[in-house]
Amino acid sequence: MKNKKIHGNVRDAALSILYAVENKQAYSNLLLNKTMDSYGISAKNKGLLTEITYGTLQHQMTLDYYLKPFIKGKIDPWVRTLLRLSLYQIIYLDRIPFHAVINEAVEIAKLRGHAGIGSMVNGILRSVQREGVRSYNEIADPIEKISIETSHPAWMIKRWSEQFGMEKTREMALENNKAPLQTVRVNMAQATPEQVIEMLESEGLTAEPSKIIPECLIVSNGQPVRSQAFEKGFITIQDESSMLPAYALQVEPGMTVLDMCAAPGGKTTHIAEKLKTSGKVVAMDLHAHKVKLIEETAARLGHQHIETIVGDGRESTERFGEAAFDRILVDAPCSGLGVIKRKPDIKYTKTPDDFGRLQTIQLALLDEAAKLLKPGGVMVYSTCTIDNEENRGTAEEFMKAHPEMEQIPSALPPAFKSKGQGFVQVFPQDFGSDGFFIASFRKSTGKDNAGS
Ligand SMILES: C[S@@+](CC[C@H](N)C(=O)[O-])C[C@H]1O[C@@H](n2cnc3c(N)ncnc32)[C@H](O)[C@@H]1O
Repeated sequence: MKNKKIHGNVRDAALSILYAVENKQAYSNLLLNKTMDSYGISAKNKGLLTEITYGTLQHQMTLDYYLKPFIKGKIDPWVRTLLRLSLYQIIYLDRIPFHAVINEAVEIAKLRGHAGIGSMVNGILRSVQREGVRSYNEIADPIEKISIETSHPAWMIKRWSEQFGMEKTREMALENNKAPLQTVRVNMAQATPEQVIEMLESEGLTAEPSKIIPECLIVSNGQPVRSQAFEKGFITIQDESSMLPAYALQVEPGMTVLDMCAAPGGKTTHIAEKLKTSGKVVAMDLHAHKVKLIEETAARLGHQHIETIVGDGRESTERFGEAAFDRILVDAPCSGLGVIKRKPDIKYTKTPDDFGRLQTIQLALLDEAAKLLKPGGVMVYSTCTIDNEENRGTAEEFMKAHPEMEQIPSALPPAFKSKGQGFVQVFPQDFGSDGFFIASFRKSTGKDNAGS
């Protein structure tokens, strides 16, 4: 692909993002804003660029299935990407006329390649226009069919259907292709949800209270990150599921809390809000540049009770000594299959080998946390993934190795309580929030069985 970008052009900008993502040069969510600036995309077209980029990624395998009968021989990967994003607009965005999509694609193909590629793109898209695309209902194998229908790799659909059943898997995969909800957490130390709703609405945004978490608002019609409420430290952008661990920890003022995998600090700052005016949360992360993000957010929100540390959670007893914390959160690095809605690239980059590797890291972090926890203290293990080996499997392995740790029901807001007392697995289709897992444990005081 020639390095000839078309300034201000939404489709060319989408092509350059998708091409970089495919070549593993960057993640789509990080690249999108950068590309909007470097291409000078107008405010009015930013939404369209986001829609085409994410939509094409979300439906990539379905689009390839549709395109396959029309592509004869080998084509350059960037031309395939251009065809995908063109077909995405034709199939999923009914407001863009066929001929406009084809004309744009041909112009880009000529400029980025040459006239021959332009006429090939023209030929393929015109054939699609004439003949229509085949249906995935033709696929006999049920796993393969859901895989193509929802554009998730077959191994992932197979794995989920073995763990959760076919129906739940299809529901989840369809949900993953929807736009994520925008939610914010109100900094209750600074404002009430009602005050924040008023502030956001005065700037033209729409906000409504969540039905599950009192400090959570669901926002639409704008970007809360650009609002006055954000600038003044009254809100944090956070998914609703990610607000659960601070509840499960049962934090009380005056406690000393360790957030072992803390960056960028969404849960650290929530814990700090629950500490109110006394106590401390130690926010640790392996990467210095990420710890900076925690510090920036803590400063914006005006939190005084956060201490940040760059370090490896797996080696932290030496630093703090045993039994140093009342509460510990291990919001572990994970495979992220619960956040596919926000990061569709995850579908194509993860492999089945990732789960075992991540379990090893997670167990090492949990082992260390068990040493650091005071007797009677509570620790929470959470991930934003959907996989039984990684979530439940890790929690069970941990319990086997730690008879001093008792699994306890997670202390979640009432709407969650009805969902059972054991491990908590939130599916993306449950509340429209991220897929998430929580397990809570209490450390024995050594006196628990006294007298028996
Ligand atoms: C799921 S993210 C944490 C999100 C964070 N709790 C929040 O709510 O904003 C996992 C974090 O673990 C960090 N991490 C990975 N390995 C680690 C280790 N051995 N010790 C400490 N942090 C680690 C990563 O850098 C990453 O920031």
